[in-house]
Parts: sequence; C-alpha cells; structure tokens
Amino acid sequence: MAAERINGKQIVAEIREQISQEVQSLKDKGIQPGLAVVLVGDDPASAVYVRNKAKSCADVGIHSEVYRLPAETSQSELLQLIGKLNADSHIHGILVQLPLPAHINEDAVIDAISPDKDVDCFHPVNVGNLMIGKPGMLPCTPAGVIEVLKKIGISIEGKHAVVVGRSNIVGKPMAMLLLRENATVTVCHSRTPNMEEITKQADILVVAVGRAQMIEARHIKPGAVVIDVGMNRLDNGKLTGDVHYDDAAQVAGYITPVPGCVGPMTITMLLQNTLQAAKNKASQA
Ligand SMILES: Nc1nc(=O)c2c([nH]1)NC[C@@H]1CN(c3ccc(C(=O)N[C@@H](CCC(=O)O)C(=O)O)cc3)C=[N+]21
Repeated sequence: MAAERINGKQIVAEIREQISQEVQSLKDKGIQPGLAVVLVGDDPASAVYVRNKAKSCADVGIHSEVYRLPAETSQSELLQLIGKLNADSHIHGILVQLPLPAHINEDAVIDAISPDKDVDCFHPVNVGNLMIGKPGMLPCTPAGVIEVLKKIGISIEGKHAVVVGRSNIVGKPMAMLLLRENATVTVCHSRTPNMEEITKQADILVVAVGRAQMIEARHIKPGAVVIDVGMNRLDNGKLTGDVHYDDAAQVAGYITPVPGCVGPMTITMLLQNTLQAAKNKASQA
C-alpha cells in the first residue's frame, strides 16, 4: 500500500489565511507586524530563502525589511545593526540568516537579539523557556512539524516518535516539542550504531540529518508517519530530502514531499511568530 502524500500547500494556505486575518485585525488597531531579515554575504541559496520570506510576509500583510550586508561585514557592524533593530518599534521580529561567515561568532550574534524579537527561537532565554515548558517563541521548523501532524489528524500522545538528527536548530527542539505533546521520544544521530532497529519502531519519524535520501523503506515501520526535514541540493540542481521518497512511500502511512511541505511550513511559522511578537508587544503597551 502506498503512503499518503501530505499536502503541504493546502496546510500552509489554511494557516496563512488565518494569519492574514489576525494581521488585518492588528492593523485595524494601528499596529503592523514587522520582520527584519539580515543576510551577510552572497550565498545564492540563502538569497532564495530570503526572497521567499519577504514575499510570504507581503502575502499576509506583514511589513518586512531585508538587510543585505557584504561578506566582509565585521561582527561589530552586525551587532550594531541588531542593536538598532532591537530598538526599532516597527520591527517585532529579527532573523539573522545562518550560517554566518566564519569571522563572525554566531553565538554572540544570537545573544544580541532581544529575546522578544527572536522569531527563530535561537536565543538561550527562549531555548531555556522551551526546555522548561514556559510559553514563548517556538522554533519554526519543529513547530511547523507539530502543526502538520495536527492538521492531518495524527494524535501524538503516547506514540513513539523518533528524531534522526540532534542539531540545535531542528533535532533537539523537535524532540522537546514532541515530548510536550506527550510522545515517547528517541533521538538518533551519527554515532547511533543500530539506527535502523530504532527508526523501525517509530510511529512518527522525523528526519533532519542533511544527508540526501539516507532513509529508505527498510528503516520504516509499516504505516508510520514520515516527516522529511532534509533539503539537499543535488548536482542536477534538484532539491531532495533526507528520505528516499519513492522507496519510503512503499511502507509509510503518510510522508511529506521535498520540496513542498516542511520548508513552506517553516516560513509560515516564522510569520506566526512575528505576528505573536507584535501581539505580545501590543498587549504590553
Ligand atoms: N536564522 C535562520 N533561520 C532559518 O529559518 C533559516 C536560516 N537561518 N538559514 C537557512 C535555513 C533554510 N531555511 C529554509 C526555509 C524554507 C525553505 C523553503 O521554503 N523551501 C521550499 C523550496 C525552495 C526551493 O525550491 O529552493 C520547499 O521546501 O518547498 C527552505 C529553506 C530556513 N533557514
């Protein structure tokens, strides 16, 4: 039996419609949510994401500003810009696109972003609040995965969720959000010797390792939900996930396509966080 392909476009459209309405009602009160995206250097892949983010903001009525800085920008110049954006009352969210050039210390940059405006949820204060279950900003990609599971009607509680990958951006916060939803969570990574044995136990399998098509049918429990966070550019220019889609789809119950699901959901959650940051500020005022 072939897996059901998760229709990311439809889920994204539904959530963005909701966001648009909420943005409009804030605008009616004289507040327009604003996002600043900062890009250092001229990596062409990064430039594409930044354009996608700006367009998505425009579609839902969020003001966005893109700062394109040359690759030689010094750390103190970047920190100065962040200081200015922290103080700017029209900006509710700040995203500094990672990775940064090697001469800039990423931790110093993330630490400089005001936690209230940290729409990536990378700041240690927000990561800490996530860990202890306090309300606050949620990391975009993991939050998007939870939304997808809910939208397709999967109950997470009591399920065995296996996360492959332990990055600070996806794997670790993903495990934390699944735990919040009362899943039993296992995290596998490059030093896990018996990975196939473990992934085969997953009711929900989330893959974020950055290795093209490494997860195959043999890794998957029949009927499992497979969420592919990977985004690998092949030599032919095509984008592919960490899951071998055609092979995995023979065994899985549900599977996300790459492109077309987790990427656009990540951007949608960024819009949601920017809206939330603006609402938080409005309620404090
Ligand atoms: N501070 C920071 N925050 C990020 O969220 C962040 C970052 N840095 N650095 C780079 C990565 C990458 N990322 C993507 C988001 C959406 C798509 C996306 O929408 N992809 C489309 C396809 C795009 C295409 O065709 O190239 C899809 O999957 O359907 C891709 C990549 C966010 N990132």
